[in-house]
Amino acid sequence: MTRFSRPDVPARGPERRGLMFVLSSPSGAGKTTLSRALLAEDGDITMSVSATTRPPRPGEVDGVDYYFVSPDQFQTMIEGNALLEWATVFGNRYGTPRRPVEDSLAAGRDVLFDIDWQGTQQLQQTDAASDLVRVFILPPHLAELERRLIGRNTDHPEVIADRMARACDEIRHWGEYDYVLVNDDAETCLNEIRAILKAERLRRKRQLGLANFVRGMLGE
Ligand SMILES: Nc1ncnc2c1ncn2[C@@H]1O[C@H](COP(=O)(O)OP(=O)(O)OP(=O)(O)O)[C@@H](O)[C@H]1O
Ligand SMILES: Nc1nc2c(ncn2[C@@H]2O[C@H](COP(=O)(O)O)[C@@H](O)[C@H]2O)c(=O)[nH]1
Repeated sequence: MTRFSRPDVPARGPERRGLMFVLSSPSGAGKTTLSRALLAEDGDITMSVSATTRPPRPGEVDGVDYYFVSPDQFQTMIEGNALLEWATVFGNRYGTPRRPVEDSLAAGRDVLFDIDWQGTQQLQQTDAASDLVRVFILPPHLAELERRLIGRNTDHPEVIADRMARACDEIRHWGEYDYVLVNDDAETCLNEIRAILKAERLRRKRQLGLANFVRGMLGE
């Protein structure tokens, strides 16, 4: 046996701190589509289910896609400090329930957010800012964004017109994000998201037991 073959290194690597993985984009660029694909294949990340005063779209399920609440219920959540962040988007209120996120992070699980730039700015102001990874998704061009909103077939023409009218203002926040991706081909974009997530999980600051792991390896 050489000094390098001693069984003093644990088989598993050290524990990791959970991260908050944010996807933002103008409406229709593909956040929901990409999120669903990521969640379906990655058991280490869980979706933050937002509360909203927006009415459900056909097929949306309460507690899965959103918690659909009344304006009064939303106000009670704000006043009870039950939301980690919240914002008014397209005339409706949206917010992130605090408790599930804090519980997941404490348990070392990653959390995926589909929120706008206002919410992302608020997360940046919290104590958990160092756990935040911000990704902005761009459409290949505005005509394609409109085509996707129409093709989704979930919103009235006036709602689509409103979302298109606000798309440029949202896109102007791209510089506040750590990563900016163009969602032209969805599989390519998903691959880029996988790569970001993998690298961010490996950051030294997130590997909580690294110092002990190395000390053990060196017999110190
Ligand atoms: N890369 C892509 N190529 C073509 N179509 C796409 C692509 N990504 C998403 N789509 C389609 O575009 C439409 C809008 O996508 P999605 O609902 O995921 O957008 P979103 O960013 O979550 O929108 P919102 O902010 O309104 O929730 C959907 O019909 C989806 O299938
Ligand atoms: N700040 C927050 N923004 C949110 C939250 N949940 C969703 N959103 C954003 O709202 C728009 C519209 O969503 P839609 O489902 O009505 O199309 C979109 O940009 C979402 O990212 C939230 O909790 N906080």
